[in-house]
Amino acid sequence: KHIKYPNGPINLPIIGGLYKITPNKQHLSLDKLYRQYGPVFSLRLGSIDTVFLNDPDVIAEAYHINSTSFMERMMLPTFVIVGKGKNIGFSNIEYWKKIRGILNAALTKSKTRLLENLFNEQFFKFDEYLKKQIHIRPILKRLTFNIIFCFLFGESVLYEDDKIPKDIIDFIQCSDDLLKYLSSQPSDFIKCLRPFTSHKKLHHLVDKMTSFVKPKIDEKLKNLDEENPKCFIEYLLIQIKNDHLQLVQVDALQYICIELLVGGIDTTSTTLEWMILFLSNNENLQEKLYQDINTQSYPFLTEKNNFPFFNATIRETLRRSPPVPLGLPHMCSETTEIGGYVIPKGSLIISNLYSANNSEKFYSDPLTFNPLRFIETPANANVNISFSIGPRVCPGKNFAEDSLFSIGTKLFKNYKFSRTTDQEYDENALIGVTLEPKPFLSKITLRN
Ligand code: HEM
Repeated sequence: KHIKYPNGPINLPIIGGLYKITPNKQHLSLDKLYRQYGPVFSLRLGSIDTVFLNDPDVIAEAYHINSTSFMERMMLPTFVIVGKGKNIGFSNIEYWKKIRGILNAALTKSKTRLLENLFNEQFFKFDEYLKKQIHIRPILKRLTFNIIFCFLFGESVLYEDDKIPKDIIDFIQCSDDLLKYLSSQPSDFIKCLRPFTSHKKLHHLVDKMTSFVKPKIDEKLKNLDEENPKCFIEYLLIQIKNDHLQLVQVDALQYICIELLVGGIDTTSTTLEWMILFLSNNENLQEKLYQDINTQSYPFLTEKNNFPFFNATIRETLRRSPPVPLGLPHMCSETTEIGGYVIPKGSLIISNLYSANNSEKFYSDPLTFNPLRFIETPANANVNISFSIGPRVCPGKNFAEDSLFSIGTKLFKNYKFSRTTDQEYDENALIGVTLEPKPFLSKITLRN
């Protein structure tokens, strides 16, 4: 059988096909190429042969059915600086399997009841402060920072500008800067630039962030009571210490803490921000949502399945604006056939989650925000690609979904969000830290 390498635009010397990709709108440039070249196309990013997977079924064929050939992370130079090969997102093979297993075991041991208390406690602190806001982005970031910080270390910080410690403000800023830095490094792809790129700023950011988390981990280690762990870091420390292979060392925890914070803050806060934007543009849907969740008490996590419209609204928000629109880069470790094309060993693989979620092939009228699609056509409910799929699926998926449910139900039960102008808010996204909306002001009215 004759199978061929995927088609794609012409590659130029040195930059390859990078000229086809507009900064801040990478997802739209790639969506255009998807429409031109189909679900599997190729483009050389600088010097690296890259294959883009754009439909949910080809992503599933690679990441799920052929997962052994596609589960490795492409280790770009900046990834090595951030993770030192010791964290989860930027490590491979045996080490990755072990640390991912340790993370999953520790996550399974964190009880839903305790998580619910954590989400509630954080929501009510945030709630006090929200009433005074019209710029919601910074406060949503503080909320999602606090949720993950409290989950990791069992402590949280205050919301008010004059009370929040400077090192926390700095950390949240470093987290933004780090993600922006990682998404804009030509030398990751154009190999001849590498000798001239020291990544001084990135080293500085990583040093600053580790010097924030390391003393906290050391303190947990010093006072560790193995019979009675009180926070996630203590669970992780116990798992690491009791692992007889000793593949993972305690010093890896500082890099893992950073990735859990960085990976969790903006993804979750932009999802809430998008939800506010879409529901401000669609007040009738916001009213329907309110009717769905306006029960006597706040909905509990164990009752999640009783709120189909709310769940559909979260799914639709993540579909329309997946926070990580191009996933994280994988590497093909064994030449494999996907979607009728041959993908050679060593290729960089990008899953274009944005196009997979916004294609007419899979969703009717895909650019319209319509949660009802997941209720009216249940077949759609099976394709949730925003957290990726296969062995590298986001390990924070359940945590993120639970926190979005717990926070979102309270937020929309207590408040009505309206536009401050007659004009609809712009639903087109930019790639900033994540796939984020252009900043907007929100009118927040207390419901009862
Ligand atoms: C709405 C929220 C979130 C979305 C949409 C999201 C999405 C993603 C995506 C698309 C990936 C790439 C998977 C791949 O390589 O194929 C990923 C990886 C990852 N995410 Fe999330 N994420 C979210 C929240 C979180 C949270 C809350 C945490 C941690 C507390 C987290 C931690 C991670 C980590 C550690 C990885 C790397 C996994 C690995 O390489 O094995 N994420 N996420």
